[in-house]
Amino acid sequence: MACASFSKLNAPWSPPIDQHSSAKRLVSFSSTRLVSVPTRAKIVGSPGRGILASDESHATCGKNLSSIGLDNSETNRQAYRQFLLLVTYLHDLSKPSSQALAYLSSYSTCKRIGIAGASYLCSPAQKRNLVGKTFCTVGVSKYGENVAEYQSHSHATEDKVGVLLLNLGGPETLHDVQPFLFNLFADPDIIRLPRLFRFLQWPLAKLISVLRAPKSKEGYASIGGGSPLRKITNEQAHALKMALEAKNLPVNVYVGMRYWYPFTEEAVQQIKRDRITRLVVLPLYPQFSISTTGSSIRVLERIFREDAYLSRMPVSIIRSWYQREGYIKSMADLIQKELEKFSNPEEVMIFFSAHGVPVSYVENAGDPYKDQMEECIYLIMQNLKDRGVGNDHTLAYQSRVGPVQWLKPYTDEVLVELGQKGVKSLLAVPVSFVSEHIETLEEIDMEYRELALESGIQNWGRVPALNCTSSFITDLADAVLEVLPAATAISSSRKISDEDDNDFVRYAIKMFFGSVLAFVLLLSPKMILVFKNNLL
Ligand SMILES: C=CC1=C(C)c2cc3[nH]c(cc4nc(cc5[nH]c(cc1n2)c(C)c5CCC(=O)O)C(CCC(=O)O)=C4C)c(C)c3C=C
Ligand SMILES: [Fe+2]
Repeated sequence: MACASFSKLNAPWSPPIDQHSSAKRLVSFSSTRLVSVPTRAKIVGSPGRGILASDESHATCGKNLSSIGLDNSETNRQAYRQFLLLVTYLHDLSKPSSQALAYLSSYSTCKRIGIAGASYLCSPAQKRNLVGKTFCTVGVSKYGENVAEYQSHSHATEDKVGVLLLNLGGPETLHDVQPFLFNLFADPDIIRLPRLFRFLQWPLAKLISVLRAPKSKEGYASIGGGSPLRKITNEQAHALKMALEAKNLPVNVYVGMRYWYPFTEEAVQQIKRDRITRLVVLPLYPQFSISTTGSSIRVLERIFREDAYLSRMPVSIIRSWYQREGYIKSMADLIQKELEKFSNPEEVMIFFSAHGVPVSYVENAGDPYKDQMEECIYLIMQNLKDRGVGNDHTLAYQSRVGPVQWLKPYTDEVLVELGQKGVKSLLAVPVSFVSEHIETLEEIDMEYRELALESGIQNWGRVPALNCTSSFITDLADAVLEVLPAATAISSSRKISDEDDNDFVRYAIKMFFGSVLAFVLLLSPKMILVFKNNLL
């Protein structure tokens, strides 16, 4: 491998160029209201955890560097350590390096440097304290541990504030299923092809979506013929608007879905039409994954950079919020309430089931999803323990698709094992979603319940998704209030994406060769068998 120099990556990480007056020179950061100091201290002090990776050994640095294609040279190690100290979104101080790697891999790999730097990077004026809170020293408003109300500041009168909720989207009718699946599989953050094979993305998406559609349709048919995600997300948007207005902040709340209506692009056009002047982006995924929040943010960055009005708009992006006390408490409340429905609550196994991602996301691309999921479960269980609820618990991953390895253990396998081991009562907790959808209503409530009962588990319960639970919505409102003052423009004249298909000739060539290949693949009985075995 040619010697890659980390310094090549340094330029976009420099503190953002001041676009505005110094009073407005703010940088945004992820959700800042973290767990309490004692809880944080417990986490960083527990075995295998730590405060910063800036003191990582050469070997660990080398492993991390090589995962993003860089050599383990002294210069690269130094630059990497400096980088760890600079990136604001490393609010998970127990695993900073994996988050940094995710950041690097998903946004500024050697091939595609240049991100919404201004939105993610620290200015020299920022300092981080040891409980993982990033303070902005050039702010226009102050916010403490428990912000309850919007603090009026110099911008308040001119500002028209928007909140953009990001979600995945789901087919509303059975007719929508195949095109929805096409959109999903056409996303390079869902099927990550090597650059050389990117021209296959669309034909492959077509092939997989056609083959997968019958199975997906069955699932959607069993939950009433479509996904409830749009309706629930709209309700959450309305509830959030009310909660923010109650806290003295009038806002417009928008919903932008990644793979179905209302698409993110539509929401952004509406934001522009409404002349919003300050925006908070809030993905409805508590934990960050390249495949969910990462993918949606990538779309947003592209749209914003290409538009003069949007590229100047101050934006704050909340990249993950799984550690927020309000969210953790809301989850613990729901669990405690469901446990009480069992005749023997203390004997119930709490079974967290999270949506999986392919292992390569975590191991090669540095997706922080698994680390964040584990910390999230730890925090929920800590919260329950503090209330005297000390049940056994376990975490497994569901919803795998395709022939590659996904995060383990798999939900279906663990359920069978638990049944065989004699577990009699089990409470399933969907943990990566905040709304009911096909994976809770069909996969957990039908498939996994049946499997569990067949495996010897006698008492089955399931914690509902948070949906519009008021403590949860209030916490989201607080998250918005906290990051709002730090909004800053996603402005860059840089052409961001090497995947932009602006060039018609390139596009036509890609489509031609892609279609020929897809045709050949479709005619190959062996390929059909491989796909069928893994998708149907
Ligand atoms: C944290 C949440 C999610 C992660 C991570 C995620 C990754 C991921 N998903 C697929 C493939 C499919 N996902 C599908 C639907 C779907 N997935 C999520 C959430 C996460 N996905 C949601 C909220 C939904 C929508 C559900 C609805 O009600 O409509 C589907 C379609 C359903 C099906 O056929 O099973 C597929 C396929 C991959 C490949 C992936 C990571 C790479
Ligand atoms: Fe999914």
